[in-house]
Amino acid sequence: MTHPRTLASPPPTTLPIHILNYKTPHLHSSTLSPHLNLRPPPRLTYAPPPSSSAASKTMSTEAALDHDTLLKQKRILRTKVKSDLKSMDPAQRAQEDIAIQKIVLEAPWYKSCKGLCAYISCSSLREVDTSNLLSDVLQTTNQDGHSLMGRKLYVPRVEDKNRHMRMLKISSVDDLIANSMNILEPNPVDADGNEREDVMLANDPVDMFILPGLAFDKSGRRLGRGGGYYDTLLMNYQNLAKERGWKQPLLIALSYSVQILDENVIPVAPYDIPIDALVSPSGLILIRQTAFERCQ
Ligand SMILES: Nc1nc2c(c(=O)[nH]1)N(C=O)[C@@H](CNc1ccc(C(=O)N[C@@H](CCC(=O)O)C(=O)O)cc1)CN2
Ligand SMILES: Nc1ncnc2c1ncn2[C@@H]1O[C@H](COP(=O)(O)OP(=O)(O)OP(=O)(O)O)[C@@H](O)[C@H]1O
Repeated sequence: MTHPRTLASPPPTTLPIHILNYKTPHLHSSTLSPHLNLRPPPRLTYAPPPSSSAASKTMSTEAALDHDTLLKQKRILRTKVKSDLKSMDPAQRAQEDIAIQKIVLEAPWYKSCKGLCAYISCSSLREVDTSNLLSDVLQTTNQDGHSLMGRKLYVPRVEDKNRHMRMLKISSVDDLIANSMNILEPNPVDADGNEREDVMLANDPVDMFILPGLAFDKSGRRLGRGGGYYDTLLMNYQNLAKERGWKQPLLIALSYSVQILDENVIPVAPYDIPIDALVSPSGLILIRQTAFERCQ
């Protein structure tokens, strides 16, 4: 079911929800995209490496070559999507930023959420803007001046280049400072010298992750920026939730229209964590069962 509408029109108040059949992501892509000058990736047969640096030492030569091929395919696709994002009309981008955030802000699954992890968008990376969402989560009083129950917000902090990222709790955008990549991040300690809460050490679960990415498809595939930070953190958080008997967090990505690619174009490895739903300027796209159950 699709609900086409022009981007010039304001986002609808009744949000369109695209219902799709969830398909288990495959380990390889076998179709040629008409849009991309990419060769179909070969069948990949490797197991996930225990760590990227250890990959070539622990995998067979054939598996290591397959893994290298997959990483190369991802790099080619990233270059293509970055170029498409660069060519995007700024007015269109601004409109899509507003539409995407409005969809989230008005959604019951967002309004009822008590804790979430979200990215701090970086305009030079041409990521979907999250500033309105962050202001909303961090606001402590409503329009009538009544105090609101604080929702816990955790944001990323890269700890090292070995896929180690933490999600730390912030209570204000003033808690953020630009890192070497020019992305705003929290310091590990707050202004009072107290350690910020790490989502992995919190007593309560988060309801959702709002995810960035370079490209997505409607079967749940997500192409990140190549650091392996999110796949690693999501895997660890999913394991933690399982151990504690918590509901798994909803994994929701935000995407400009040009970032949604045909199915099977995005190469995926066994360690790539699929998303549950996708918010594009034209609506919420439900992908996995958990999103059908919690977002309708
Ligand atoms: N806003 C935001 N914060 C985030 C992420 C993200 O994707 N977006 N991350 C998600 O992991 C982590 C940081 N990872 C990053 C990985 C690469 C680049 C980056 O600037 N990449 C350049 C290419 C650099 C190169 O090829 O040498 C680029 O994408 O153009 C930035 C952040 C944590 N914080
Ligand atoms: N769970 C994991 N276990 C082992 N290695 C991993 C894992 N996740 C990612 N990696 C490694 O991290 C590197 C980057 O992976 P990849 O290109 O898939 O990142 P990405 O999905 O774009 O990044 P992100 O997860 O931050 O969005 C690769 O060398 C990959 O093998």
